[in-house]
Amino acid sequence: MISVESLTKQYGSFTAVDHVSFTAATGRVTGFLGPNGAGKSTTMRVMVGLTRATSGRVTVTGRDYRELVNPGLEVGVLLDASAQHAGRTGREILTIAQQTMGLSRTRVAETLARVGLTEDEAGRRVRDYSLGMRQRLGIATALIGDPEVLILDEPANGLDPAGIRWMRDLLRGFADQGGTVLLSSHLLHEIEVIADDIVVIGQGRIVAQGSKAELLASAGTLVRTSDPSHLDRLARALHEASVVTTPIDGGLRVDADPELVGEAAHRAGVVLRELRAADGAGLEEMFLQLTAETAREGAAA
Ligand SMILES: Nc1ncnc2c1ncn2[C@@H]1O[C@H](COP(=O)(O)OP(=O)(O)OP(=O)(O)O)[C@@H](O)[C@H]1O
Repeated sequence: MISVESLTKQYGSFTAVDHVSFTAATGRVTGFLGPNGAGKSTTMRVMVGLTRATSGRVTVTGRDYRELVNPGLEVGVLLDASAQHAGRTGREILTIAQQTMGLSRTRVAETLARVGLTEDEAGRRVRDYSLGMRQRLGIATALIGDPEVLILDEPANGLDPAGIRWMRDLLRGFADQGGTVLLSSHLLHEIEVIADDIVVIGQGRIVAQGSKAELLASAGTLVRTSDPSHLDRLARALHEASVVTTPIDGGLRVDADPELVGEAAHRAGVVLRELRAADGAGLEEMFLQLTAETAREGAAA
């Protein structure tokens, strides 16, 4: 488990992380989501002792990361896949990790196989790796010590769709065996397919957190009608029942569950073309709204 308690990080007078609190639970994949510059990397750097907190506390498996004697055996970390030594081969990098952590030599080949890097690829220099291969090598370095916790900053960066599916399966398997996974991304869809729990950060502050199911449920219902005048009638009926609606392309997003919306449509004599729980689209809308103040596009408008 990872526990972040009222973490604040200031750079001079600028507050990059502002009283952030959340936990990443054992057996779950927690997605840490936020727009560029929201404070995700800073929070993760504090977690692994690379940056000092101004105030607040982070514990990983109940302790401060800097207290861990052989941290790689407890926490696997991938913060920047391009920070690996470009002149070394993938196998050399993993061998150094294996020796530093005092692991058996067989772990190198086992871990290479686990992340899908071939013998041939492992013998190439990292400067000749694709971004996706660097990510796999970074994940291998994080996994080699068989840790309980994984902390991964933008691990899907550069992975193709098959690579993203591979990573999802790997992280799912890791969590199902009792591991804790925290991964960051500024891409909603990535987090949506991989995470069980989601923490949303904007401008250094937590703006939403909960299980993916809860957050998706709070995204409401999408409803469309073939006849636009029916949509207006439905919107009026819902407003009279104090239900909030937001116009979307050719329809409405309603802050209520589909059953209630279906009943309201029936009472108002409205024929529906589409009625469903708002999924990713709703979550994306929520994410953009929650982080609008911080988004460059929003700020510029
Ligand atoms: N060493 C530093 N000195 C001053 N400001 C910093 C420093 N490191 C980070 N910041 C600022 O803190 C804020 C948060 O940055 P951070 O890298 O944590 O964001 P992020 O959520 O990881 O963004 P991205 O998705 O773009 O990687 C940014 O405004 C950044 O410019």
